[in-house]
Amino acid sequence: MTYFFAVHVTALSEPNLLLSRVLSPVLVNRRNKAQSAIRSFCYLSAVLLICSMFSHRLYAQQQNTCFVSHEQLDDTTLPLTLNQLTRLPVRQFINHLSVSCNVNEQSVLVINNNAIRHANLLIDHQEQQKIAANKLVFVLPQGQYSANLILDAERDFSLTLERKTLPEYALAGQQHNLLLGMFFGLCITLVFYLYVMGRSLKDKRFHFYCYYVLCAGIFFLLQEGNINLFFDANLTNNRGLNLLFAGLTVFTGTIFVITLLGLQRRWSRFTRYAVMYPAVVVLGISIVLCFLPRGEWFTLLATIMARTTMALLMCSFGLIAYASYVRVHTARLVLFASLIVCCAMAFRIFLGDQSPFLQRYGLIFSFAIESFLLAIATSERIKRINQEKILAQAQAMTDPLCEIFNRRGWEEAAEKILKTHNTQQGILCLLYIDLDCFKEINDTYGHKAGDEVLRIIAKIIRKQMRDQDAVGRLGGDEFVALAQFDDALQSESLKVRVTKRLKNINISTDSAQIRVTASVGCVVFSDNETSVSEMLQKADQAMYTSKRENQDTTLT
Ligand SMILES: Nc1nc2c(ncn2[C@@H]2O[C@H](COP(=O)(O)OP(=O)(O)OP(=O)(O)O)[C@@H](O)[C@H]2O)c(=O)[nH]1
Repeated sequence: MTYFFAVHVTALSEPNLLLSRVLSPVLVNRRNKAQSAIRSFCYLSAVLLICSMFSHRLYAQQQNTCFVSHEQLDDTTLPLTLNQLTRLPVRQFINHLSVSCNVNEQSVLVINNNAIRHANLLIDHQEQQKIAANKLVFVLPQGQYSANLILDAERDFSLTLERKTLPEYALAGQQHNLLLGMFFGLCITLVFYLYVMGRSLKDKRFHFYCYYVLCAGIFFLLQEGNINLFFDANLTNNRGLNLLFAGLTVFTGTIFVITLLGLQRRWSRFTRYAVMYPAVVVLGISIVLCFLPRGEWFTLLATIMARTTMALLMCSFGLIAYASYVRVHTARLVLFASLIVCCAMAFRIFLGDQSPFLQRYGLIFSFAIESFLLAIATSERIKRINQEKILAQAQAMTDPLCEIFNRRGWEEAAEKILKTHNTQQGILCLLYIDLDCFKEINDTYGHKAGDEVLRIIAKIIRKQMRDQDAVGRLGGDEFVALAQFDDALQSESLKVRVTKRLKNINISTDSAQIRVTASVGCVVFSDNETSVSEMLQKADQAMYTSKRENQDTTLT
């Protein structure tokens, strides 16, 4: 046909040129008109010639194509155009598709769906070998032939077929493996890094993160079929195994988010019934499906699992959104990370045809970004929680009035000093300070003034000691201070200094000038001591002796 078209155009253009030559001397006055007409004819001929060549190419392309049709379903003959997705409805169980090709080069047929249990391609009753790849891939030879594609489908669905040339298929395969290699590399790095951090910080949130990313990574590995390159495809294409890791991903992801944001403590009922229990149900079903043979029960349970997962995801999403609304720390980052994955899922379902690349890799990329953001959220949250813990511990060991150690805090600090003393030797100096007649101060000037006195006395004692010494208030008007020295002279000088400083002090409060005196008991320990409480007892006795001396002096 193309030939006929080309010859016709040439035949049309040549007589016109001839005619122009013959008539030109006779029709001189019409020369210009004729010339322009001839020129137009020439242009037209050239255009038609180009068109004929183009139509020849189009025709050749039509020749170089394959068609697929479903033998059991009418009106399903569809072209298998190179690099274009062809969707064909298939029924549950065995489907016979006929593929007719007239192609001038080898190509591959990629079957892009994992709901196929088995597939065979027969050309002239000879079974074609599958290519070891992450999908079902058959080589379509060069030439004109008809082939039978036999598919065993798990359920009714729309099958996606794609025909590619061998070089294109090889390039796409390498790109795919490189991208997924990068993805798995990122997952493994994050898992190892956070696991090590979790071990050193002894925090289970890091471990839950690792389980989640690990399960999701294995799930994607099975889904994408890269594992088929190393293991038997029948083993790794196992749908039960896929579903088991899907269930594990949902379960570990849910537990991770709940623990990270502390949702079970804030909204315990809703978290338990709407999120935690459904996650356990999903995990349970996935374990059952891993061992259940294919059939009606399998399909029913898989549907229940899918619906429960959907409901669970919606509830979790709502909970995270509410947590970020009430400003739970890092909830916004978790929400943003989840939103990215949700967008990728929506894109895959509704707009997948817009960009085959994003349809293919969007979910994987979004999960990579999500795991990175969640790693940041986890470390940020743990940093905040540790800071709060340190603050709470400090508060539990501090006397709120005097801002020095309380009894518990002082005993802990004293134990540490005692331990150092027992290993390094030296002198321990323990001061036991009790205010004289403090009850009278309270009674005379009021509790507020009494508080002020206690605060100032604590400041004075703290000032006389070094940073490494333990200063505390045991309760009421009793203070203690423990210091470690190299020799006895230093401890003696401390005792003298403190006793002198706490004798007849004039304290000005908001309401009055108060005269305060304290009795100081000092004990020095040079040998190894067994306990802080024994040391305290001795210091207490020394303080009483000092108090009695003070009282006697006052009386005389
Ligand atoms: N303002 C104030 N008073 C306190 C506080 N804790 C205890 N007290 C009072 O301190 C007083 C201590 O009384 P005592 O143990 O008899 O001591 P004292 O009056 O100094 O008698 P001596 O120790 O024998 O000299 C009691 O009246 C307590 O109510 C406090 O935090 N603030």
